[in-house]
Amino acid sequence: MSSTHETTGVKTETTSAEAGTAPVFSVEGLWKVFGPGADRVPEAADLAALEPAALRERTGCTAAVRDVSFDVRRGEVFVVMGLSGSGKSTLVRCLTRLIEPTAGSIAIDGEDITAMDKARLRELRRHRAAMVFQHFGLLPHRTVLDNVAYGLEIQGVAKAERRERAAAFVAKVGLEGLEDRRPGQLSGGQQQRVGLARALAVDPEVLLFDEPFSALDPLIRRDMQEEVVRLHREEGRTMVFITHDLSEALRLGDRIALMRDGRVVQLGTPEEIVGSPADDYVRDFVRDVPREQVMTVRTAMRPLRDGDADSGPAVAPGATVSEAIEAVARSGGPVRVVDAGRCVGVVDHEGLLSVVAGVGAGKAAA
Ligand SMILES: Nc1ncnc2c1ncn2[C@@H]1O[C@H](COP(=O)(O)OP(=O)(O)OP(=O)(O)O)[C@@H](O)[C@H]1O
Repeated sequence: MSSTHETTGVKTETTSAEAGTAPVFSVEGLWKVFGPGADRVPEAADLAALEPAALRERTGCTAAVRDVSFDVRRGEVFVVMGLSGSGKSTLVRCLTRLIEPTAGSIAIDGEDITAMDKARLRELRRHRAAMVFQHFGLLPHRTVLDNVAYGLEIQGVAKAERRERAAAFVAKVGLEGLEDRRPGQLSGGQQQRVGLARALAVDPEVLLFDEPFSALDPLIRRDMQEEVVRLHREEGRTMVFITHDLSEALRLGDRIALMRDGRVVQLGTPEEIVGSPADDYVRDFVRDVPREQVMTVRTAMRPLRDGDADSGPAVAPGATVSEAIEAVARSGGPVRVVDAGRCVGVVDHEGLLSVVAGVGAGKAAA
């Protein structure tokens, strides 16, 4: 455990996206409508406003993605979360036009994706935005090493170089020694690692994950989540991650887009979604989340007052409430909040309890 003068909880600071850089993906007014005469739905205000069941009844169409706008920032893990059928897969497939959007604009690094020709799209999917699927799509007759090298082979990288690069990524995902096995001789978790190594080997600007871990058992799933967090920390690669699992979203996401019936009902950090749900639907969704593990000291702290200690134990603003509870319990009194060597506030029993109880969260920091 840390000494009393050490600042705890700096880890959350390192995963946040770089501020101020241009977004990787920019999505504006995106629609995907399936069914007859789909094109007319986004254009006709009366149809666009219909709820899913009414739209289906009137037109036979399903609006899987309805007027969605967001940016994916460079270096962030952007999670798309929602229940089954909410439109997650359709939305993410539209990003590289694996599914053709019905309306709206999508750009990568400012380049209009809707205007790309076939060759440019192929290049986008191979080099810039690689997808890791739930069913890993491994080639059964190839070895682990050759599966990982496959993406490089498609890119036309020479054999010796691609084997060397593939071996490095096999090691990176913890599969050293298994290079010569075939997918059938691996567990589900190991196969998923091969899929991950294959996507990483082509060094894409963005990794898109479509529910990659939902077929894995809970312990292996947890392992893979940690693997993603580790890779993200090491490489800072931009990731878009689809999941229907709230705890997975909270664990991985820098920001989460929560979808319902094709719309994004809230887009925010895990702390914003849990601490300030946008509506009753979101509130209900996050009701059972252990708040102390998601909310941070930033929400729980109060300003400095006369008489507060100017030395002693400290926590970082990004430390979880759970970490701060431990620090306050150990010290027996309020603990300073220190950011870059400067004391920015204090956390005490009252502020921490308010956040855990879900009353007055945010007020304490005002
Ligand atoms: N090709 C298609 N034709 C018609 N409707 C479709 C098609 N693909 C998806 N849909 C519908 O669009 C909606 C969104 O589907 P989508 O697969 O994007 O949801 P999801 O959130 O990814 O669900 P899941 O978690 O079950 O994969 C659903 O109502 C689905 O039935």
